[in-house]
Amino acid sequence: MAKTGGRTLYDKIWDDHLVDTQEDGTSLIYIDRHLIHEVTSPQAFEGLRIAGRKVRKPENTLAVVDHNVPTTDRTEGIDDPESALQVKTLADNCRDFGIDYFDELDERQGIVHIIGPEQGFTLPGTTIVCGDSHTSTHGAFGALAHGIGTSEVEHVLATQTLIQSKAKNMRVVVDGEIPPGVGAKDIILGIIGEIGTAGGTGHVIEYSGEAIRALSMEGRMTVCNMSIEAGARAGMIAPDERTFDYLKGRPRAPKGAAWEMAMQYWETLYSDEDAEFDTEVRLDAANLPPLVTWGTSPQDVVSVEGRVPDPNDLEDAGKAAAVRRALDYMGLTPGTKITDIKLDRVFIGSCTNARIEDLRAVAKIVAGRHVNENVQAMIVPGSGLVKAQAEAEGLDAIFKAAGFEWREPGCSMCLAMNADKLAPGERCASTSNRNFEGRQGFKGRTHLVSPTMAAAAAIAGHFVDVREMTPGPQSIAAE
Ligand SMILES: CC(C)[C@H](C(=O)O)[C@@H](O)C(=O)O
Ligand code: SF4
Repeated sequence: MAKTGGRTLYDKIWDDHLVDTQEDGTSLIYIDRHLIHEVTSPQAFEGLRIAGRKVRKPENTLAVVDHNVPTTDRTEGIDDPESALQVKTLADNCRDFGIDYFDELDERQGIVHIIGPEQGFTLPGTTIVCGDSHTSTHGAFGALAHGIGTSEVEHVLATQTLIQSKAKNMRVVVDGEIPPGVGAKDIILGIIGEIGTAGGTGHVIEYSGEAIRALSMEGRMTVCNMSIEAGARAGMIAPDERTFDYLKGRPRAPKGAAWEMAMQYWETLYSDEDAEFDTEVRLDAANLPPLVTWGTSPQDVVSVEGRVPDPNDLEDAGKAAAVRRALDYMGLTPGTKITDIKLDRVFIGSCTNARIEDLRAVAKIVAGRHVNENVQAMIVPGSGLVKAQAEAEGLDAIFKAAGFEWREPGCSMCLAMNADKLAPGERCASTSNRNFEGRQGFKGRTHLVSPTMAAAAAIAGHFVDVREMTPGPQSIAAE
């Protein structure tokens, strides 16, 4: 049942896509856009084949390879037989079922959550799903976007609908002016640090407030990306001029009269003044420092000025034991200053932070400087188009001169599903979104940070407060 009073952005998009609701609330919603990648789609296509079904609307699905692909030169093919098979399977499935597919040599290829917005496939007011938890990224455009499982991928392919129950509404208001050296990544880490990884459970989060409005589309994507780490089903931000400017002229965005019609609808996409949220949280961006995770959960955040926590300070025995275990895994001593933590690796990439704005910010810090001799650092652009743009701006030259590896697009070391991995015990400053045990490689140690914090750490060989770091001596070239 549609609400009679004020409605939230989530309520509006939900109502506009509702096909049917049962008495117990189980609903069928229409899905506008479906993204697929090589990891969660093979069994879905297999299911269709077995049942003798077709894809209901192939033009509403877009496929790309990202998780398995190597980030080294791919022009001669993929050496690893397992990756090669996974990639070939997706290519074959897309050919057989008539789905548009960006292969590993296509300039439009990249991480699924980066290419959707880039192509204008991601649009305000749409429902978007993908067999991938970070589908929440697309919510930055005022879309209702969430991850689904492989059997649901099959259901969406076959019917263009999804069975869902409506989630609760949560509003996260981020006010205040974002200080220099602090960015979207710190905002979302700050939120997760505050509400915890279960804080958003059962909810769709809408991010609002002055600081969110001030963010670029790239920054908004960073925030929405990690909604899933906050436990939420999805995260979203009401579209505004910035959203429309970003989308205008993109290959799959509406054109001409269709654009005008779309705009009329998009301008209605905001939470009404009198809309009620089940849960509300506030954060003041003005007081936010650059953040670093010290443990094995995204909620284990601490200011760069802080220290590794001491489990003995905790009264709750269960919590103390969890901290002890995390510190043991991370190889950290309680009380260590964050800026004294030395790094072996730096990874700048992933669907959280591998867009052009991220790379520009990194270039500013590293231009004319050099990666510390004890650190191996890599930069993996989120897509072929991001890579081309960075190269057109000369950023790759800055990175390479500074000693960074400059790779081909893909998920890379965000998760250990391809050749890019941490060795056991290695410590990494990473711009990705998950720091679970083994996430970046068996016994690998991950500290989640913003792109500029990662860049500064690569140069220094340990964490540094990026607010105290001047732009690189050659940063004019990066302007
Ligand atoms: C492989 C895929 C299913 C997975 C996800 O759903 O998120 C991956 O993208 C991740 O980030 O862990
Ligand atoms: S970059 Fe990381 S988080 Fe994003 S889709 Fe790939 S593996 Fe998942």
